[in-house]
Amino acid sequence: MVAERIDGKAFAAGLRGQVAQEVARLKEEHGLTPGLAVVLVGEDPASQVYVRSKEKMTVEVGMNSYAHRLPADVSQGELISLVRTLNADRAVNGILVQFPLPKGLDQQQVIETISVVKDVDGFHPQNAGRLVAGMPGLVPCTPLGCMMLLKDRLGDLSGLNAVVIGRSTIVGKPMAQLLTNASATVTVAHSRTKDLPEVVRRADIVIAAVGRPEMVKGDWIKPGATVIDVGINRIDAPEKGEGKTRLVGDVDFAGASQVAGAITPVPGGVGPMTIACLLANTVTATCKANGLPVPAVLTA
Ligand SMILES: NC(=O)C1=CN([C@@H]2O[C@H](COP(=O)(O)OP(=O)(O)OC[C@H]3O[C@@H](n4cnc5c(N)ncnc54)[C@H](OP(=O)(O)O)[C@@H]3O)[C@@H](O)[C@H]2O)C=CC1
Ligand SMILES: Nc1nc(=O)c2c([nH]1)NC[C@@H]1CN(c3ccc(C(=O)N[C@@H](CCC(=O)O)C(=O)O)cc3)C=[N+]21
Repeated sequence: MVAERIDGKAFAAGLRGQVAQEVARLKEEHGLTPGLAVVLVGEDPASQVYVRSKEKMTVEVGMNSYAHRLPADVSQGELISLVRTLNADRAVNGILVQFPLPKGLDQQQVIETISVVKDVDGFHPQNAGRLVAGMPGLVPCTPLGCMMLLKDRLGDLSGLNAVVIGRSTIVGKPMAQLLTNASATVTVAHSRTKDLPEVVRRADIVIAAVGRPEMVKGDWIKPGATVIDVGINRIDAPEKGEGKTRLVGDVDFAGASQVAGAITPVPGGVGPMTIACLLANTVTATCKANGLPVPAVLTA
């Protein structure tokens, strides 16, 4: 069997189109233009690329983008005070502080300072709690994007066996929660899991969010399973020339493609969905802030 390639890049472009329609509607009917503030601390090259890409797409869908670049040696106090200023700014509906922060800065305090209703990353403990409690809130972008891809392919997920590899607060745990809320039977695996290949073999849905290049092998995959590869790993690619690198996921794509029913590639899979969902969450936050219903196409 050769797996269907799930085209996250194309799906994300479609979602951005729907976001653009909602933005146009908010403008026409309510005179509102959603605004997203992105804060980048320091000069990590990968983060700079992501942040530029976010800003460009924010403007493309018709929203306002507010960029704040701070030096790596900014104090915790100055960073927190910028977040408070953005919390109070009526033009700002969503706030994203790019992670990881340079050493010495407290990420958790930043997360807890961001206003719950502007927390478009969905990292605030109150949004995490809302997800667990089944209450409406802002859902982390990467798991939200994975969920949209899964529902598009599989429809109803109830009763399916799902394995989430990874238990981070930003990907693994919220992913497992969304799958549980959709009535899948969910196993969360991590670095202490015994016999991971055997656990993965039971899964109709595999979500790999580990950060280890091509760790999940083809012979771990149940024939016909749907595989969502969240991993973004830059590895050396001497075949492309000296000093060159390439991106790979947490799944051995070539091997898994022989067995799976469908699989997301890296790049072009989950990554573009994360950014599209960030824009969707900014529209969601704008609707909520103004007492308007949240369009169903922006949720999972
Ligand atoms: N596509 C996108 O938009 C995004 C991609 N990413 C990528 O997703 C990946 C995961 O990110 P993130 O969740 O932040 O990573 P973390 O490092 O926070 O979490 C990694 C998880 O993987 C588990 N793990 C580590 N080694 C193993 C192993 N050998 N077997 C089983 N489990 C293991 C860890 O277990 P334990 O808890 O026991 O330590 C941990 O729970 C990274 O590649 C990251 O770059 C992240 C965010 C967005
Ligand atoms: N506060 C915060 N929120 C985040 O959501 C957040 C963050 N910090 N820090 C870093 C991670 C990572 N992340 C990605 C987003 C898009 C791609 C993406 O678009 N990837 C492209 C490839 C990009 C390339 O070529 O380098 C793809 O997979 O096709 C990847 C990774 C968001 N993150």
